[in-house]
Amino acid sequence: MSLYHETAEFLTSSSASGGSLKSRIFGKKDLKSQPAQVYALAIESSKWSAILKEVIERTDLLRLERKITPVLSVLLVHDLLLAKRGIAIPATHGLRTSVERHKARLTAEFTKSRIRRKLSTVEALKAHIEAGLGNTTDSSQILHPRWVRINTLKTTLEEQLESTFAGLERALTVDAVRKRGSKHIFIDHNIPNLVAVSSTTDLSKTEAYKSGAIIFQDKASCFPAYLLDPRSEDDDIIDSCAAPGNKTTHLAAILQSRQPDPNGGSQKIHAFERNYGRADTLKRMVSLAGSDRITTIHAGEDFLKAKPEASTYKKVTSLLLDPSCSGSGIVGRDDMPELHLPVPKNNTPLPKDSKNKKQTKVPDPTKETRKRKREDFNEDLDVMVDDDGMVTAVDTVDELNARLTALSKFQLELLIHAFKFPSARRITYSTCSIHAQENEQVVLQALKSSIAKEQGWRLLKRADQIRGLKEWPVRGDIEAAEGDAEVAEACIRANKGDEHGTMGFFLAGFVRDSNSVEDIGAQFLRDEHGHMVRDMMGFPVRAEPMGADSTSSPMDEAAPEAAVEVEADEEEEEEEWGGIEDDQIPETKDEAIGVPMPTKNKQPKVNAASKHQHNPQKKRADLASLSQKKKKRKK
Ligand SMILES: C[S@@+](CC[C@H](N)C(=O)[O-])C[C@H]1O[C@@H](n2cnc3c(N)ncnc32)[C@H](O)[C@@H]1O
Repeated sequence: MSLYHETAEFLTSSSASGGSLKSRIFGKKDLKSQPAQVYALAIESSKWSAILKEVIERTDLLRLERKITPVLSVLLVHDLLLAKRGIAIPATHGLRTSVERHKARLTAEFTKSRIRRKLSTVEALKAHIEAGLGNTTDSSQILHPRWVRINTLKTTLEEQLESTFAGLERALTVDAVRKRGSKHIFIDHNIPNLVAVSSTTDLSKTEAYKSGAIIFQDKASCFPAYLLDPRSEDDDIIDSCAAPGNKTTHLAAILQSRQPDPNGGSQKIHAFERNYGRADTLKRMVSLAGSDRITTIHAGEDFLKAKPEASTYKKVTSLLLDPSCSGSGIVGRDDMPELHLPVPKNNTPLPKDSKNKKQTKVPDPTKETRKRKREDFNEDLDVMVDDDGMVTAVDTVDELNARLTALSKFQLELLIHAFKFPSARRITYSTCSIHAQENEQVVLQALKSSIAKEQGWRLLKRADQIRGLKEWPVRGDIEAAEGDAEVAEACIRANKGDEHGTMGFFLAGFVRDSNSVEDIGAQFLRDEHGHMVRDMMGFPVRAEPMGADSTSSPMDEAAPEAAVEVEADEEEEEEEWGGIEDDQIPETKDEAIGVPMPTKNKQPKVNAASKHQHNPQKKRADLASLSQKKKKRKK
């Protein structure tokens, strides 16, 4: 019996409570069942869940057998109809008998489901499921894309296109990957090193996924680290609410990509996670992604208790705030299989021939306790599952408002606390909520706070945002921004279910007037990636001050032209040396958004496994050595 209950528990608990489904199952120490058995049951039942939902609903099983929860019904009916040995509990066990007594009707409905799909045999139905076509009767249904971030701490986009994604055809729009069974890959235009494939493409068994070279992360969830735009000349960063760690590791990857020396840089990311269980997940994620060196994990520490004036944080120049929120923008748990749960027909009387007359009264689930376990909720209910996995029944607008008020109070407190860090110059605030109360309203209140005014914090305007996000078309809600068009423009939104294929998300950036702290970074020239332009010696090139007639590097010997000269030189020499990849010498718009520029063969199709395994760290070292070579040659 524990097999079914334990599997149900994993399928119904939040992924935020411990990483991917697989890692949560295999990482659980006190599991009574075999982890492999639990994992297989969870995955297989989920694959079949749309069909099982139909079968269970049509047989009215949940109303007839009240002991069985929706998720348990999917697992038990799966094994009854599809497992070689049937339900894996003793024949006399109550759960087994309550399903088996409906075997004839369940089998008949299962056959009807197959026929509705115009499949002549069970084998044909199995093949249909394996092709990822099972969870719908409508094969044209638009799916949420599977967004995959290429973790540049471990690999490159080019390397992944040639290995993990070899054989997928390059798509020009995200639409192409939203079809079941699509064999396309879309390279994102806004976020570098982000791709999308069909959610029916199983990447979880790939080496790249297992080794942390690719990370499943919704496009919108990649916005904050990219907007924060950490640079090598900046100092430390705080990620205030870090687990499971997607944004922490994204920050680390951006930071590392901007270090001139792959092993250099003393910058740190302070990753706070107040929940110990989630902090463990964060540790695993940070280690898998290869960002341990850069990240200091503050496990079990509340960011609100961190003292801004403490010497540990005196070098903190940027903060990423991604606090707990209502989670109303979440499309589906990213690492979870798609699970369709049957809904009991609450209000229909039992059939006259029912043998279970005592069980006819199904309690109104909305009258049950306010907080319930995930497996208890039913799709007819209004429940709010926040992104920490907490489920709250919200039957009325007042209840929803009360929950949102509590969340927004905490979110504002967090933002105000972040404003107090003495060296901070940049802050991002994000939620995966669609509610203005947690988004634009928090931003407006934060801007009105006395600390924001005293410390000179203002919104990062759209015009000043990094290119991919400046170009992102979905902006804040003008009404929610109290009619202030500039505030609405500065805010970034992503809508669940629109043509961009993202989750619902909100993001705003705050910057502090540079006269309030010394803005060293602003004194230097940058390219369109935000990378500092360096001279031949590797020193940053100073930006030309307004009205000044000359520029100088810290060594007073290289003007911006020198940097241009180096780039031109490197291009000439590329063929001869052959060791630099495009991503080290970004020159074109396409490269800036992570599109590899095939130099010889511009095939849209991604194929041919790489002969040459790229090592981004080696490439950076190679680049440094090339600069040295050039320098010597010039002398
Ligand atoms: C929305 S999740 C963060 C997701 C994460 N940024 C990511 O992208 O993977 C919010 C997390 O912040 C943690 N948290 C909430 N309040 C906190 C606080 N005051 N200090 C530290 N962690 C906090 C929660 O436990 C939860 O794990």
